Amino acid sequence: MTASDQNRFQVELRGLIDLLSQHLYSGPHVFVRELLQNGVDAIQARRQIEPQHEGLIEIEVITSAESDPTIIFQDNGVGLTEDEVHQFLATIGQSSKRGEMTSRPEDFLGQFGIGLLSCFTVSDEIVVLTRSAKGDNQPGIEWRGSTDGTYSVRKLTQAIPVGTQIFLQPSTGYEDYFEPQKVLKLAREYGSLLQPKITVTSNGQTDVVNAKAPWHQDTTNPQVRENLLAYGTEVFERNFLDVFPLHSTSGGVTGVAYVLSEAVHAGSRQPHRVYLKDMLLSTKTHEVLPEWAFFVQCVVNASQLRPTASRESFYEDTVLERTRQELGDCLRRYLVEMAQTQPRRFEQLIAVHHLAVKALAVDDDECLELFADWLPFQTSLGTMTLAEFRKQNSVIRYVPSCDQFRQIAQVAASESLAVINAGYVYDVDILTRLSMIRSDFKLEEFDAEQLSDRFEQLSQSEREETLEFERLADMTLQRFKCAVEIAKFLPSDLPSLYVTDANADFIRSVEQAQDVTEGVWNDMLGDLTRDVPSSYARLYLNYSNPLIKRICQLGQSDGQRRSVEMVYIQALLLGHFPLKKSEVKLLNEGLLGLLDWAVGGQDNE
Ligand SMILES: Nc1ncnc2c1ncn2[C@@H]1O[C@H](COP(=O)(O)OP(=O)(O)OP(=O)(O)O)[C@@H](O)[C@H]1O
Repeated sequence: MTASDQNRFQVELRGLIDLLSQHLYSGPHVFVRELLQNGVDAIQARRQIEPQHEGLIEIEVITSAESDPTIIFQDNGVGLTEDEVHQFLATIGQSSKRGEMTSRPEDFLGQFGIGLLSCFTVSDEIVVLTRSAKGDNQPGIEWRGSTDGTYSVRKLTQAIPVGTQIFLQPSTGYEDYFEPQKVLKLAREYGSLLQPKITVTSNGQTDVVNAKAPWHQDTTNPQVRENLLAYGTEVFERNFLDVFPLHSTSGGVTGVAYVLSEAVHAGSRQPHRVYLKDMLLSTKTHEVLPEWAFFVQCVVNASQLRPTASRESFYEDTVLERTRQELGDCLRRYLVEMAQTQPRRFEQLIAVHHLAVKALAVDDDECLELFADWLPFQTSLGTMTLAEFRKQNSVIRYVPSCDQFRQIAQVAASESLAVINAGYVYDVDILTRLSMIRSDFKLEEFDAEQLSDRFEQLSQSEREETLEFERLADMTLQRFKCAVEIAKFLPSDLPSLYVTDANADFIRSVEQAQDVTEGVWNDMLGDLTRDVPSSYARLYLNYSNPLIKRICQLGQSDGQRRSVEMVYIQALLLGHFPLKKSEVKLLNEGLLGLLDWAVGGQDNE
């Protein structure tokens, strides 16, 4: 390749600005953040030369009826020499804050060398007046950059203070961003925790932007706690149960976590308010806490995490991963300490956030040991904690799905049999893990068939009365692979109990899928069940139920057969079993038959 083959890339500035404003940044308002950040970095750079230097950022909004408003961002930072103006302001992607330019890049917020371009999202021209603090008698320099991709530089004849002033006027349609109140609001949003003094002046009024970070205080002090809770309500617009401090060495994070006052879905992720080196990074970050921490929202400041180029979230690296773990440990310590020292409070917290506590305990044996007795479970005898359940039962019986629980709950309750519904998220895992780590924890999956052992036997005469009916019912449901048995059980208002096992269940769901597939797919589904042992579900008809008794007394008839079919369909519906095509047909016929019977079986015409 010859030297003449080498060409320089050209940058189409307009396209780049569109890319930044529409795809990288969340909106044009971020120009305030980028200018604040440049001011803070410039002050930081000057303090490297003059450690005692007192930083100041002054934002002025000049409005008048005759002309466009102007924003002036002025800092007393390090400023720029003429060479630096060419090098850093006029070269996209060039930054004085990266490793090759400074020995302490970690001192600065910026790093990518694109932030200033965000001003072009609200303004067609950026005017910079700057004077460097490096060396005596540096002249003032003016730099004018335009969205058409051109810029000019000139030496100023008049004296200006050391530091930088940036002048912006709105491009058409962006006048809103130059309203004094809006500028003040944005400056407060992004910059209230920054160290240098920041003021916003307009129409003769000057407001100070800075505020004290609320978490650098003792959260055990009741008044501080009250103030912190009020701060949480203000920034997140919701109430909280509690607040506690967060800290992590990796990432250099400090802050506070707020415990939500209402339960949320497992796996939902709360938006957190996150600052990076005291500058607001995002109000919607999810990634700083572990997944199981969905019961808290936090406000934190990080000093050593890396921002993404949009400066609106953190770069996913090992430091962030360790930070997440450490902050998770803080949450964990908070829960453990409360469980050990304030059991009443912990009980109240668990009442709302048992799902989150289960999510933590499921992968953490120590927490599981400690929290297990407090954890609530739905059981056939009502919701109770594991401790209550164990007090009354030496064996922990459970069913692994809500559907199974729905089938057996009523009958089990009538028999005073306690069975846990472990169909909710984490429950099976928690119970199984407990049975592994606690030798006195006897866990048993409850088989609905066991209920039949508790049914009252029919008397000899009842046996005789029901024999024919049982045979007919059994034959009627044979085509649905369901055997029928007549028994007496409680509650008596329950006509039937449908019991199935894993094999029967599997065959049933395959047959249901076959209903909606054809040809080769249908055959493939059929193959799935080839090696599964054929298994029958069982429908127990309750002879203590008046309706079943009356059906039995109908004597062998079409009505009796239809009734059995309808009782079967009702049992499936109650158990939330999706109906197969043939069962839907049965349901339709049954309903139509019922209507026909209701209107007297006559033709209306
Ligand atoms: N107020 C200022 N005072 C002194 N130098 C400045 C000022 N604003 C910008 N600069 C110079 O211009 C360079 C480019 O600024 P720009 O905001 O585009 O990127 P950055 O701050 O370096 O990085 P980032 O894109 O991450 O914000 C800076 O690195 C700095 O050298």
